[in-house]
Amino acid sequence: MTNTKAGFAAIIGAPNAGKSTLVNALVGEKVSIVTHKVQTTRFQVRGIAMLKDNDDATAQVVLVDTPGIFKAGGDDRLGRSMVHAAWSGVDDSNAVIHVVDAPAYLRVLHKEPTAQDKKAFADTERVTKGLSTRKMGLICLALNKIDEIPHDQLLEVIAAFKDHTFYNEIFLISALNRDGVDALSKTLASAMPEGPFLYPPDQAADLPSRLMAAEITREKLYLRLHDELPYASTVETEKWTKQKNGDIRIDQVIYVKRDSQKPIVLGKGGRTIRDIGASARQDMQDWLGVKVHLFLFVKVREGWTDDRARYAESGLNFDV
Ligand SMILES: Nc1nc2c(ncn2[C@@H]2O[C@H](COP(=O)(O)OP(=O)(O)OP(=O)(O)O)[C@@H](O)[C@H]2O)c(=O)[nH]1
Repeated sequence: MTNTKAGFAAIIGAPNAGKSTLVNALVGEKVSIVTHKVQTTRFQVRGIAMLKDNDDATAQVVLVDTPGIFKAGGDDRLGRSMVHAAWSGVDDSNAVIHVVDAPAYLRVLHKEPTAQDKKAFADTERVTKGLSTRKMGLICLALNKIDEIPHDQLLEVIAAFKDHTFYNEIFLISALNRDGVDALSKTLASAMPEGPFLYPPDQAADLPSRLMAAEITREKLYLRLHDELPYASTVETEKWTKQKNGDIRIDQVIYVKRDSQKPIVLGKGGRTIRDIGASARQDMQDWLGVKVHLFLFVKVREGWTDDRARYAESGLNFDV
């Protein structure tokens, strides 16, 4: 019998609702900011929280973000497929937390919204519509920023959501002050399935950065080789070292399935991998704002398709 639990929780909500602040409150430390630039996968890891459930078991909750849900101009085919992919990232999670900027919502109800409030309201409606058709374990509503709401108006916000019966739990929180966050974290932990941790706990702090860096290289690899190497490769960040002068050294391995695929990635005289490395390094520098030294290696790994954590890293669903 294991007493560890592990799973995924999707955090969704309009821009500015307080998602990053909530992730920081759940993780318990400031998580390095992950840009939304690369959106090729269905979700991005924002942080890893180690939370206690109601029975005191420890749950590793991988907090993921699916920014594609709010893809602007989502009416064309590409937009629709990105929105669809983002929702399938939500479906693969064990729980979802919908974060709403409660003061902004109240201003709409009181007919005194700002332009940003109106947009947040429209986004919230889109999310509630999407959530109403989900069939997943736990759907939470987190009405955030209650520190800015007079007490007598709290019930009014809750009442506005009372017809949305698909929410299993509603929390009134202040992600900034951590009010209500403990109750939310216990509920989340309780919803996670039993099982071993998905990531080594000592990697948890810089994991979002490692994954982001792997994602950047994977995107370049895909852009360059998707005809020759469909779905056959994965990228992992093995080492992440901050050097004394502030530069960052990143060592990554590109795993392919068969020996015959190695020369495809390397290219004639190593040209292909050099090009991929150069453009990935450029993106990493733009993202991190410091000089990056990127070292890419190609290895064959048979049977990588059997490893659950690696699937999680590449944004794929292992349980299908
Ligand atoms: N008063 C108050 N402000 C909050 C609270 N939570 C977040 N904020 C503020 O709301 C703003 C947006 O918070 P973020 O956590 O960046 O929001 P986000 O949803 O991650 O935003 P995007 O990354 O744009 O999607 C910041 O100025 C936060 O400080 C809260 O509980 N109370």
